[in-house]
Amino acid sequence: MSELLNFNYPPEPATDRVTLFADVILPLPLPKLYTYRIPFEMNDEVMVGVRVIVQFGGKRVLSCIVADIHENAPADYQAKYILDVLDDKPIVTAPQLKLFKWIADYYMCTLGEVINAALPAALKLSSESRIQLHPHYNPEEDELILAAQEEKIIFALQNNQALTFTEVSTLLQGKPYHKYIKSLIQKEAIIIFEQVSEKFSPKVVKKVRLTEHFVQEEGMLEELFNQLTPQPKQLDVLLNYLQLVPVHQDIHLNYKGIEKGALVNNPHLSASSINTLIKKGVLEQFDQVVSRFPMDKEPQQLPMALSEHQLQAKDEILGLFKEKDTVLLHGVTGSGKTEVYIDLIKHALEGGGQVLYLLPEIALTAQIVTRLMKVFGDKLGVYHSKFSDNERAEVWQGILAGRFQVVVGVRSSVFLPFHDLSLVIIDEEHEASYKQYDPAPRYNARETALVMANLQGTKTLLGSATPSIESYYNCKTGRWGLVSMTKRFGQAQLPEIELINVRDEQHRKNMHSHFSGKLLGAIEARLQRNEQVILFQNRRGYAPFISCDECSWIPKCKFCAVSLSYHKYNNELRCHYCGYHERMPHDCPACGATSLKSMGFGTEKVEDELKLMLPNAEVQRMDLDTTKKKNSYQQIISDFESGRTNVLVGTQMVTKGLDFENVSLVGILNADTIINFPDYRAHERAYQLFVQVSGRAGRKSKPGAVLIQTRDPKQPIFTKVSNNDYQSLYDHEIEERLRFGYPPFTRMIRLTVKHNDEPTAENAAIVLAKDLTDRLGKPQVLGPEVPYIFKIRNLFLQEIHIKLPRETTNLKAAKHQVAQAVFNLRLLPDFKSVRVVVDVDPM
Ligand SMILES: Nc1ncnc2c1ncn2[C@@H]1O[C@H](COP(=O)(O)OP(=O)(O)OP(=O)(O)O)[C@@H](O)[C@H]1O
Ligand SMILES: [Zn+2]
Repeated sequence: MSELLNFNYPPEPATDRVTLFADVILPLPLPKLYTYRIPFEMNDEVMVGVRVIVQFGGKRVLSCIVADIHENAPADYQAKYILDVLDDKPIVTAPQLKLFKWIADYYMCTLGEVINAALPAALKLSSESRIQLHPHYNPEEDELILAAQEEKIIFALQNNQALTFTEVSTLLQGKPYHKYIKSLIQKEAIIIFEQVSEKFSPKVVKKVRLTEHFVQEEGMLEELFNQLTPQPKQLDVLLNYLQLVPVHQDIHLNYKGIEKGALVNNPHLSASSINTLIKKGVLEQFDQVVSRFPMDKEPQQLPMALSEHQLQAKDEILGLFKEKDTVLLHGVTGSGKTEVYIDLIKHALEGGGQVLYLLPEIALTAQIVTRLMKVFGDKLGVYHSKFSDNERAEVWQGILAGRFQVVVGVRSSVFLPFHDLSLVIIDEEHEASYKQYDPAPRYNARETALVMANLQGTKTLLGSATPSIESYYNCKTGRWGLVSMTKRFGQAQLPEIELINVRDEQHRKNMHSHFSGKLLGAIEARLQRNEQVILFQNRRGYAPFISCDECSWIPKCKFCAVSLSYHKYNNELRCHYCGYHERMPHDCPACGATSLKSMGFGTEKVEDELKLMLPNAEVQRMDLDTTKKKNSYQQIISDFESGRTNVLVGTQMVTKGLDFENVSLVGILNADTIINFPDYRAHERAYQLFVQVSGRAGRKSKPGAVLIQTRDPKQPIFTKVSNNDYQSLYDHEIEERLRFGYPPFTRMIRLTVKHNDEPTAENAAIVLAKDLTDRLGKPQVLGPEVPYIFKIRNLFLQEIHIKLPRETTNLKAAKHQVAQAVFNLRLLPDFKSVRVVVDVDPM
């Protein structure tokens, strides 16, 4: 692309033209926007939302987004010129810019961080440092004293226009090269520049067609046949082409040609004859840019006819939309919420505009996309992180161009360039995975989507079988509308839930490793009836830790305060926080005994043991470790759908939204770790998880059963789960939240102070907490506290929680105080290198 050597841009200003400035968002965590001057001849090209290239700092060249255009020169610095404009139309829309600003303000991060997260990598530009000869330096004439290595570089530059640093390194056979580059710059023999290159590459296919005159001119084709008769292999190619592209029926067909691969991959044709025909000019080869997504895909079927309950729910939703912007659909698992969404999407599209359908997890997209694709064909776009950069850029561009009208996506699809939304659907709205933990922006896609809908004046429908306490509260207070579906679709019933007391079973010697006899028997019975089973365990890997039987040694991560998990398939110990891994030792490094034992169990062990206990069952596992490849989710799900596998073992990935008609048993192997989690949301989470995973059983004609293994069956949560009693969960939780001052009655901000020196982290946290208390008042600030996992990636952690009463706090002012306190902390000499992570509405 453009090589930008001349940074001293200013063309002489023509007096009668307006001097314009552009505020740009650089893809860097900078607190402010930077202002650049627009060269006159670019006045018409620079628009809000286009990408421009600017020089930033020393010699860095970056692409950035224009956020504003005005006539005010910056007061405290001389504005540099914009170097180039990359787009002829905005790639970021005006409503998007508004939303990005809201995200930056609300989640207390910079616009640069938002842009960085928002733009698919393929729409960002990369710049790579290169060197070239100084324009005023002539190696033939100017006499400079150069070291041998410097001469080598200059010689290479005389033959090549420019060299990357990597190339210089190769040239000097890997020796350190920076000092030579520095010295050559000082001697004014070379300059550094940045080459900016665009990464998005359209997908191109090689095609062939008959050269025009064989088709256009009378008799040419017959003559060609005669000519080729002595070369039967070439004649075969021609005949094959004509079979695929019957130009004798319609000469216009030739123009489109066919993919070259269609001929080359035909085993009956000779590849060299194809190439000979191209060389002779009989066939013509050309490139065509194609979409990475199927085009011309007509909808295959009409949406399903809604049942009476579904129709009623739909009418209620549309009725409530007349008064309210937001409605929550609370429908039990399997009540057919998805079909209601599909109907509403159709309805929304008829009025024009775009629809966003948010899902919390990629695992869920596979099934939903299939369902939606049938109804909406190629109007449907899909957006998630298992897509390549180029595919994501294509979805982005496709939305701008109006090609995709319905987009199904996970969290990051709230960043897409919608400009004409007519409906937003947030499925499984209670899911914590809508929240991004790291890095900034630490946003919640549910809240962000609600704000987006609001900015575009459109309606939002949230749906869940187990709504979040906050959302249900919004309905109770009348802010949102509420619609309920209490029955499963058709004849299906909610499953029977039974608790298994693991303590008792152990007593009776009725536990086979981690399986109770009852659970094993139930699985076997299902397999005999050719039905399917889902088993849920909340940990991946083989075992959460190992321990020496003799000396009780437990291997820990070198960088984090956690034990290493054992993964059997590659015989590794692995940290689930930082990724550190090492080989599983043969004997105990502490005492030398050969008695290392795995403790606890994860999904890998469940899968392993089940295969031993039930050798005839086909068992598959779905967790982070088995879904790394692009299509692995789809593969696992379709294997299970088709009945190739009988048992699906998994982490929370198997718990939500999935729809398998043949599953009649769900087993929860260890309910206790989920309930006893130290967090004010633990109860709510446990309820949601148990009800959701149970909800996978008995969704169609087969009655479903759920077996929950626990050491403490008296926990009140189990009664609520068994009775599907959301109301009593809500009543209990909302009272606790009110009593202890948790959301929705307060808003929370969590500050995590990080440093590699433990006392420094502790002292910084004390100083910060004191300053925050002075600014916000004592009851608002909790901590500092050492979190449960006190060290991650070699950084010691301290947490401060801020609780801001929802009704009385001026949120903006409070956040400003928090930002000031963090800023001031870093000014103190002792705490310069302390990191403070601010998380608004932590989950
Ligand atoms: N109108 C309909 N006609 C035929 N089948 C339907 C209809 N509505 C729903 N179903 C079927 O009922 C099953 C459950 O529906 P769906 O998956 O939409 O439930 P859901 O409410 O989204 O459940 P969950 O909360 O568990 O995700 C699906 O297999 C679906 O195909
Ligand atoms: Zn670690």
